[in-house]
Amino acid sequence: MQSVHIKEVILHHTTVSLIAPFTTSFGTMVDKDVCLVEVVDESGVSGWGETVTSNEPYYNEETTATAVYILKEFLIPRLLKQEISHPNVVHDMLSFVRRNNIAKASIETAIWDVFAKKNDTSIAELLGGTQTEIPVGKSIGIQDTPALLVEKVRTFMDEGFKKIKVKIKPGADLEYLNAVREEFPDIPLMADANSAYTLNDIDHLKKLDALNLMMIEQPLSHDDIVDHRILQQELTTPVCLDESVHSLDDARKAIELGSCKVINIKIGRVGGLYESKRIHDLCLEKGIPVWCGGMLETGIGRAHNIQLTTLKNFTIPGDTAPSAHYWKEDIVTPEIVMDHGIIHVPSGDGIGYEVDQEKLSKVLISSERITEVETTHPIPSV
Ligand SMILES: O=C(O)CCC(=O)C1=CC=C[C@@H](O)[C@@H]1C(=O)O
Ligand SMILES: [Mg+2]
Repeated sequence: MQSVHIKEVILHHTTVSLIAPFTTSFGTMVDKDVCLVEVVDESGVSGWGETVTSNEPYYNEETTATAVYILKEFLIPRLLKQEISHPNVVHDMLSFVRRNNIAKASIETAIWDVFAKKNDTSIAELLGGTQTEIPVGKSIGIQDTPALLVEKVRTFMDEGFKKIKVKIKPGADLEYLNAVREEFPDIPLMADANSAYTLNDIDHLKKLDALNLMMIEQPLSHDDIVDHRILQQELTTPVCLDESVHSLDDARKAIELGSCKVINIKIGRVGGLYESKRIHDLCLEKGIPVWCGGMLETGIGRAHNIQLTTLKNFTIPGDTAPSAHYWKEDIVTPEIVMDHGIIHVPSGDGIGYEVDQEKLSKVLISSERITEVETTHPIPSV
């Protein structure tokens, strides 16, 4: 296969507005700055990635501003003008930088895209993905009342979604979930706590077991694996880890300890597609089902999620709702749509969607073209 030789990287700084506020246990998001990373190969072929951070460091330690800084000062200087034989090598090339996984993923995924396009194939093909239809779930933020949540669930079930994820926090959990269950006793339902609880809440969380949830996502601290083991031993509801799993090693430790029975794989959180596939493959080997979480991405990040979800152990619908559920106008063409709860995997090369320059221009603040290494920091060359 043809290598990638990065001639330049263009950082497209944008600000996008969700069509509705999205509330979790750590805050509410409406607008967010997104840096779209365009990697241009010597041949002129471009690949695209995006920073899936938000403007505040409330999900993990990164923000869009920190991701841009790490990209400009460390990651781009390491990759510019380099011969990249396969996107799989980028993970190790960037390992000299600690964590900062969303920054790393924003350029690693762009390299997967440009490499796939240069070799006339899709990212799904390169990863070994076989699924051609992706069942879709819907993530619903915390609502003002249980009745409002019930109506949101009704709307989305009527649209055909295959899974409903409800954000919860203390004071907005059992009453809300019970209201949903009373109205919809059998729908595939899960809850995401975004680390809103502690082991002091075990007796309260055990009440979730009466609700027949698919899973409870990230109930405890964002960087914990040990306490989740203690909680999982007390619950019949499967624990799903999101924020706690930053790498293949974290996934291995969580599985070995019995800290979870499901893992939410997010390309940004684990540093890219290479690590996502490694975690997927470990979970397949250990009998742990996975699904693809969302980070309120634009169509570029959403397209990468779809490519990843073609892998066989993605057996649970992900948070990959169509573009229209997030943006008045998405920046990819065609927009990502759903057909009776299914997204059909596109047949095109790379991410399978094109970036619409005219739509991009409407959210673009500025673009930075980086053609030379400009950092003052020492950057390893091997
Ligand atoms: O993109 C989607 O639809 C899922 C959004 C979502 O649930 C989340 C986005 C970003 C961080 C978190 O708040 C939350 C999650 O934990 O999955
Ligand atoms: Mg989550």
